[in-house]
Amino acid sequence: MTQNVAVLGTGKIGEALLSGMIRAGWSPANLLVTTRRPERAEELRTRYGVTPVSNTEAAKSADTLILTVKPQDMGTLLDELAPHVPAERLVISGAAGIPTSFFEERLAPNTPVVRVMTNTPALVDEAMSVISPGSHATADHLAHAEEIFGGVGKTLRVPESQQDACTALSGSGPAYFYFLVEAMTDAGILLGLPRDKAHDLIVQAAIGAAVMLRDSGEHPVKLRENVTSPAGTTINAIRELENHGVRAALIAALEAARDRSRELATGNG
Ligand SMILES: NC(=O)C1=CN([C@@H]2O[C@H](COP(=O)(O)OP(=O)(O)OC[C@H]3O[C@@H](n4cnc5c(N)ncnc54)[C@H](O)[C@@H]3O)[C@@H](O)[C@H]2O)C=CC1
Ligand SMILES: O=C(O)[C@@H]1CCC=N1
Repeated sequence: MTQNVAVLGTGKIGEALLSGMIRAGWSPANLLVTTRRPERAEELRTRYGVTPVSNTEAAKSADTLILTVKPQDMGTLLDELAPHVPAERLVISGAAGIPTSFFEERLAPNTPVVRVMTNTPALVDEAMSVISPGSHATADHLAHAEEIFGGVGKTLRVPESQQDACTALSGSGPAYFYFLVEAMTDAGILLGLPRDKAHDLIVQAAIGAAVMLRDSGEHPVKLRENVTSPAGTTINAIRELENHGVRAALIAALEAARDRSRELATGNG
């Protein structure tokens, strides 16, 4: 049986997922979207051939609902949806912080809920999506969530207690790498390189390093040691990174992201 899937609150992450599902072979005829603004709905219809509907229509007619509004908007969305979601509908939340119990308390008894934290590389089919079941989600529900998110990258099942940490690592993770590229490009300017050349050099270094991290089977320490020649250039840079507490800064940064995810748990954060 063909399943209809609705993406409710199709912003950046919702669109990234939607585009990936179509690349993975989902028919736009089976995909519904909801938006706040009518112009945005038309944009999505034109771009992907999907059908914009209201939130209540989506709740009534889609087999799976994927909720991709901001955590702060989730309570309002659920108030609108709750009277219309039949108990057997699978509800997938893509929001940071909000636990599956938040949905279970507001939807019909026994509604299956799955919590997923994905990331923006879904746009290039390189997402990392971390998946946890709520109290009423079965193996089939998890498999269905994996089928959807597996189309845009890798998936990993984790206990829900690890979701806030995963949000800090892989959900927000791409932003840290973009920040590093931006900072290193500035360093290239300081060293006298034109900005476009500095950007290209750092991006290719990042891609090369990422592929080696994924494919070489080597530990990151070994890979870094292979770059670090005795009395060479790299060790001078590493000493500065250590002097400036970059390792401690990264640990503190990810801890702060994890803490913010916890704060968002009520949907009012
Ligand atoms: N941006 C990212 O890298 C990631 C975001 N997320 C999660 O995805 C969710 C969305 O984040 P973004 O896509 O960045 O935000 P966004 O602001 O681009 O998208 C949210 C969309 O929901 C719409 N919306 C809000 N209330 C609505 C309602 N009642 N009915 C219909 N549409 C409604 C907004 O108009 C907006 O277009 C958040 O919960 C966030 O925690 C998860 C992983 C990564
Ligand atoms: O910054 C945020 O709250 C969202 C969740 C993970 C990535 N972006």
